[in-house]
Amino acid sequence: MSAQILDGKAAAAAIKQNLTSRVAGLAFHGIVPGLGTLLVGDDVGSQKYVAGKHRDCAAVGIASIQRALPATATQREIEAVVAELNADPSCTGYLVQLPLPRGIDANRVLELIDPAKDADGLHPTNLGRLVLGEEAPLPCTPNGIIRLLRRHGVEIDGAHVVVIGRGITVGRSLPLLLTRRGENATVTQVHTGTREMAAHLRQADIVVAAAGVPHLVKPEDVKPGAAVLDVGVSRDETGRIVGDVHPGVAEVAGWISPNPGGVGPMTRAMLLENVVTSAERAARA
Ligand SMILES: Nc1nc(=O)c2c([nH]1)NC[C@@H]1CN(c3ccc(C(=O)N[C@@H](CCC(=O)O)C(=O)O)cc3)C=[N+]21
Repeated sequence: MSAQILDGKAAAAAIKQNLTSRVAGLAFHGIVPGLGTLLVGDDVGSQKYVAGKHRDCAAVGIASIQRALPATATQREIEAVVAELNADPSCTGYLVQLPLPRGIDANRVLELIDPAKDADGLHPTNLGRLVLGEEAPLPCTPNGIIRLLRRHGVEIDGAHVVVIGRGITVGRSLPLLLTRRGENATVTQVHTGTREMAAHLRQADIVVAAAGVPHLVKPEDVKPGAAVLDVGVSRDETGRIVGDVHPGVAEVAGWISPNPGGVGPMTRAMLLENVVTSAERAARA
C-alpha cells in the first residue's frame, strides 16, 4: 500500500487558471495587478525563488516589479525601496524576500510594508487581524496547505493536526488558520523543545512538517492512513531538496505531499492570489 499524492503542482495550475480569468476581469476595469519583489544579496536559492514568482506572474497576466540590492545594502537603503514600493501605484502587492543579510533588522523592514500591499500576509497588522478573525491577506504556505488538503478531500474538521516547527511563516501561523470555525481542527504544535515528539506524531490524523530538519518524520512515527505534508527545504551536497519527511513514510501514510511538487507550488499560487485579491479590493474602494 502506498500513499495518495497531494499534487501541489496540479492544484497550483488549477488555481492559476482561475486567477487568469480574475485578472482578465480586472483588465476590463483598466486595472493590472502588479507584484513587487525586493531581493537583497546574492543567495542563489533566493534568486531562483524570486525568478519563479515572476514567471508565475507572467503566466497569469500580473505585472512584475523587480527590485534588487547588493548584500552590502544598509537598513536605510532597504527601507527606502520599501517606501518606494508603498508609493508605487503600479505595485498592488509585494514581498521582501527572506532571509535578509546578517545585521539587517528584518522585523523593522516588514513593519514598514503597507499592510494593504502585504503579499505574504506576514505584516504584524495582518497577523493580528488573523488572530482577531478579521479579513486579511493570509500567510501563503499555511493557506496553500489547507487548499491542498481540501482539494484532495482530506477531512480537516475534527482532525487532530500536529504542526512541527515554530517559524513565523508556517509553524506559528498555520495553527491560527486550522482552528478557525471553518476548518475546526484540533492542533498540537511541537518543536525542538517538545519531549516525546514521536508520541505526539503517532496521534496525528494530519502531520505538517515545517522544522527544516532532513527526514525528521520517520515511518514508525506516523499513524497508518494519516496525511503528511512536507514543508522542509534543506539541500544535500548536490543541491537537491531534502524534505523533513523520510521517504519510507509514503508506505504508511494515506496521503503525502511530494517535495518538490507539493507545498512549494501552492505557496506561490497563494502569493498570486493575495496580489489579485488586494487589487480587486482596491478596485472596489
Ligand atoms: N518573503 C518571503 N516569502 C516567501 O514566501 C518565502 C521567502 N520570503 N523566503 C524563502 C521561502 C521559500 N519559499 C518557497 C516558495 C516556493 C517554492 C517552490 O515552488 N519550490 C518548488 C521547487 C523549487 C526547486 O526545485 O528549487 C517545489 O516545491 O516544487 C519553494 C520555496 C518561499 N519563501
